[in-house]
Amino acid sequence: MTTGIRPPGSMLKQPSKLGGLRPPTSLAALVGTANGKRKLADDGAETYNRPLSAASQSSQRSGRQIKAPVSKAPASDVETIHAGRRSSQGFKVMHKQENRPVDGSLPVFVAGAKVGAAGRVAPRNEAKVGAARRLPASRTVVTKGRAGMTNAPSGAVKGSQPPHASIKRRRIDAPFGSDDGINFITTGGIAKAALRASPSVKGVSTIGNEVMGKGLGAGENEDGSDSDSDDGDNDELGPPPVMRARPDSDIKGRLKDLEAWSAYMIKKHQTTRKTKKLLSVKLEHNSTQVTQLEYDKKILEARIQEAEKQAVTLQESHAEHLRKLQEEKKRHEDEADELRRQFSRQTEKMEDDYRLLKKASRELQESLDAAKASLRAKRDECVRLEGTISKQASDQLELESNCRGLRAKLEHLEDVGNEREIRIVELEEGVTSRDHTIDILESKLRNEESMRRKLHNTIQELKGNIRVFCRVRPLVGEEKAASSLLPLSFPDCDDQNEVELMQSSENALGKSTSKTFPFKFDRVFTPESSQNMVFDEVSQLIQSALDGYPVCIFAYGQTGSGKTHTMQGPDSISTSGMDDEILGIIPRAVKQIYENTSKLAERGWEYTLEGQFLEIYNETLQDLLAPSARSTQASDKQSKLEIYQDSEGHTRVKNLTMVTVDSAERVNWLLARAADNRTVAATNCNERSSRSHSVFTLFLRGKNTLTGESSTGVLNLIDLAGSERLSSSGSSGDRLKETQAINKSLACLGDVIAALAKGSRHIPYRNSKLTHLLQESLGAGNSKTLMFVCVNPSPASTQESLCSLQFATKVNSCQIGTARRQAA
Ligand SMILES: Nc1ncnc2c1ncn2[C@@H]1O[C@H](COP(=O)(O)OP(=O)(O)OP(=O)(O)O)[C@@H](O)[C@H]1O
Repeated sequence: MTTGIRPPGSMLKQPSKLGGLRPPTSLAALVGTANGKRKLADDGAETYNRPLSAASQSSQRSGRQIKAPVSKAPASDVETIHAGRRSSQGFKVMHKQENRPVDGSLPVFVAGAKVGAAGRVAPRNEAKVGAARRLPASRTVVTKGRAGMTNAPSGAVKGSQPPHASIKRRRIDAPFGSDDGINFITTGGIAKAALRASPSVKGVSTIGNEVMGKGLGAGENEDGSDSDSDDGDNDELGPPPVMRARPDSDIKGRLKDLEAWSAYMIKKHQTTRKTKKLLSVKLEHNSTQVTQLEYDKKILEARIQEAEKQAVTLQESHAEHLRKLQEEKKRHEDEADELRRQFSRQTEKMEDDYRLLKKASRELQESLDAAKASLRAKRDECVRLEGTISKQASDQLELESNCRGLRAKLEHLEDVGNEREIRIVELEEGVTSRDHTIDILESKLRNEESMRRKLHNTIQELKGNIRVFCRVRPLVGEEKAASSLLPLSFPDCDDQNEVELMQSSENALGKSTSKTFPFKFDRVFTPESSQNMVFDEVSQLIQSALDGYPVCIFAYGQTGSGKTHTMQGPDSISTSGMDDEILGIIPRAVKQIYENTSKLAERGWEYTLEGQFLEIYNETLQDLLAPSARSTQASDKQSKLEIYQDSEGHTRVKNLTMVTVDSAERVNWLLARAADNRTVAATNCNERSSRSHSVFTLFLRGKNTLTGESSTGVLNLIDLAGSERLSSSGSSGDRLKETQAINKSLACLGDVIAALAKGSRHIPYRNSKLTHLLQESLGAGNSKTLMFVCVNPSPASTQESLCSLQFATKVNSCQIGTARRQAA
């Protein structure tokens, strides 16, 4: 009573007001904070005389002050008391948190407790002193669970234990005069009730709305004033002294009254001063609480912001999920459509299948019927076959005996086979030996090929390096009718190398005389001689060109004597589609060369053929293979054609078109182009072909990959211009000029051959373009030359034929030295 605080017993003055021990059904109910959600407990240990935070809240509303005696609890006194049944099972503390001090100076320990359904006790009691580091160094006892546990003061709450309660109790001095010196701070009206049930407990303070608000007992005013306390004060003050009406004379009595009144007022004044002090403390506490609340507010605002952010994130996530859901929905719809379509397709298919199956079933049934019939037939057949089998069994026995015989034969044959295998091995060895022999023979063949070349060349040399063939063409066209008696005759001899020309003339007396001129050449071809026969004699020279010798074949004779026919073939030089029988020397030579190069390839020879074609007209060179003689460019180029000797001493023509001749067809193309170019020239100059020399040159370069030999042969095939005598031609003007040029070049040819025959030191090659060009082919001892002297058999040409034959005889008398093979 000295503290002015109503003794704990006064809080329990109306226990019936609590309405029994109502168990809280939630943590909020149990905690009883200002907002009804948090349970606050002031450790209150350091300065125990300060008001408890929750109690302050409560008292703020109720205007009631909780006055605790000043006491310091030692730090070591902190302990946990498990409330609950005596079996020590209590209520599980679900959460605890450290809170800011509500009174601004003391840390507050907040403990929570949870229970299940009303009246149901959690299986395990647990209490922890959270944030103990912030607890003051005082002895604090935190109790959880039901009040009236073993540590509670004796007699407390026995028989009326609340299902749960949190109680802090402190060992204090005993200003309250408690039995055990422990002051209990309870949360929740239940504890309060429990304590009320234990009248020996003193110094109880209750915290929480439910207790402090709803659980206020009678005499606790809503404005916080404690009518009980006032009553207690009034009890201490006692009733005001009664001022009795006294007579003025009763001075003593009146003085006594005044003294009593004065004592009463003094006492009241002291009480008022104490009340004022408590209010100051409360004010201080409230300001601290406001700070705490602002702090809480900031935290809450931060949480709200965080929550808003989370809300935004959640909205975005929600939108994303919504979009995905829509996509998923669409996909599912599509899938559903597709499934529907598939279903309908499958349904149709199944219907079709069903129809087919039905049909098949019918067919199967029919087949089954047929099979049954067949089976019956087969059964009959089986019966028949069984008879056959029994017969065949006997046959089998016979066959087996035959088989044994055959086996014996087979064994015999195997023996024969083995012998043959041995023979095969022997034969294979023989083949290997023969392969070896073949290699040797091929080597020999190659050697013999070289030998053949030498021998061939020797034969050609023996035949003469310059030879003359005479070819008399048949009468053609009108000649046949006009001529009855031919001036030419061919003596019957085996060598077929003689021809006689009979020239008839009248003497001065008018008497007809005839003179016969016999001529002998290397070979004479009669009008009946075919192109084949001619080429047979020429082909050996073509082989010499392939063997690497310079060969020159030219046709000499008057115009129309058959030079072109001999060299190329019929009038048209184009040989495409031409009968092979009438082909001349040039296409046949090329063909033979290709055939022989193919054969020689087996012996390691590889050949490259290149050709050129030119004409010499009025001592001017013309390229017959130029792209087109019609073009000005071609003409310009032809004007630059010049004969020169290259570094190896070979005679070449500058700017002359050189064409690779890689097939016989290419030669045909080449001859056709030359004919075309020649025809163009003929439009400008009548009978151009007769008035110019055409020279086809084929270069044959060979290399033997096996022996390393190489060769370079040159084949010149020349169709000379007509050799009419100037006197007989009766030419004048351009024609005279042409004739003079032709005669000059032919005369030069004769001079060269004569000089070669004589063995002159100077050979006049450069006297004409023709001899200059053929220098290599007419070289002393380095060429094989063949001249065809072509003769027109008509009597009108007798004189020209005689001149031609006489010229050819001169050539034939020449003996050019031994030809040398050109080896690269
Ligand atoms: N051996 C032959 N058999 C059949 N006809 C031939 C024979 N030789 C030449 N002729 C024919 O004689 C005619 C003249 O022949 P070719 O044109 O070859 O003479 P040429 O000497 O070349 O004349 P040119 O000097 O004018 O060129 C041609 O119609 C040709 O077909």
